[in-house]
Amino acid sequence: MNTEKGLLIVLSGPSGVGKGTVRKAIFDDPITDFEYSISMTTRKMRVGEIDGVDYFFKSREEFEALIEADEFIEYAEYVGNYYGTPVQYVRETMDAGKDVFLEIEVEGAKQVRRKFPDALFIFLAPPSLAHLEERLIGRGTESKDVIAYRISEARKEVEMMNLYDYVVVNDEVLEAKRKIQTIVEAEHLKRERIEARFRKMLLEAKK
Ligand SMILES: Nc1nc2c(ncn2[C@@H]2O[C@H](COP(=O)(O)OP(=O)(O)O)[C@@H](O)[C@H]2O)c(=O)[nH]1
Ligand SMILES: Nc1ncnc2c1ncn2[C@@H]1O[C@H](COP(=O)(O)OP(=O)(O)O)[C@@H](O)[C@H]1O
Repeated sequence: MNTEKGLLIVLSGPSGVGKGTVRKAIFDDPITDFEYSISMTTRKMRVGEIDGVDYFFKSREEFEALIEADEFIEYAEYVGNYYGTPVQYVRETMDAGKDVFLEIEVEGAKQVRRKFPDALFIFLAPPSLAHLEERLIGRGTESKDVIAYRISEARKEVEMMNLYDYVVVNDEVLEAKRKIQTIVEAEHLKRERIEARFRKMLLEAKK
């Protein structure tokens, strides 16, 4: 275990659960000192989104060339569009000792689990599926068909909750934010304790 390297934090959960909202609350809080990894996507830019801030927006051809070049830690096709985490920023930031935060859907999170077994996996769950549908309708960014598809995907995704280290229910945004911050803090303390114990044992073994 190397506590000098930053921690990789993965926040996942069904679409519409509030990942983006909670992530924004986390990064709006000045006490947060982890870095957000901006994803790439082939989805169309929504009103108010900025290229290079919300996502790096790419064509399918560009995205597929980057897959070929092994430039992603993980990627997934979700509701007809690609989404992926560029590898370089994550590696450089973790190597510099800073924590990196990913907000990704569950298929991508599974791939990260395989590549970074040491990462911290947090599942954001809705208080209920009815809440989830309400939030997707309320956001008003998708058609009825897309919402129905996302709800059917969410049913399957919620079953994957037990593969995560923690489940945080997104009832109140600020409460969910606070819980995630506490989990990350606790994880650092745990890793430092394990490393200290390991060092002590090494010293003893040398005697
Ligand atoms: N696998 C993966 N999923 C991502 C990535 N970036 C965003 N997503 C997820 O893709 C899904 C769709 O995102 P988006 O189109 O922005 O819609 P919204 O999250 O429902 O507002 C969400 O579940 C995001 O968390 C990524 O880099 N990799
Ligand atoms: N705790 C919450 N209570 C009520 N509404 C919420 C909460 N968190 C998010 N929302 C709303 O739910 C909708 C979906 O949230 P969003 O962050 O876009 O989800 P995701 O990124 O997981 O797809 C948005 O309209 C958002 O304002």
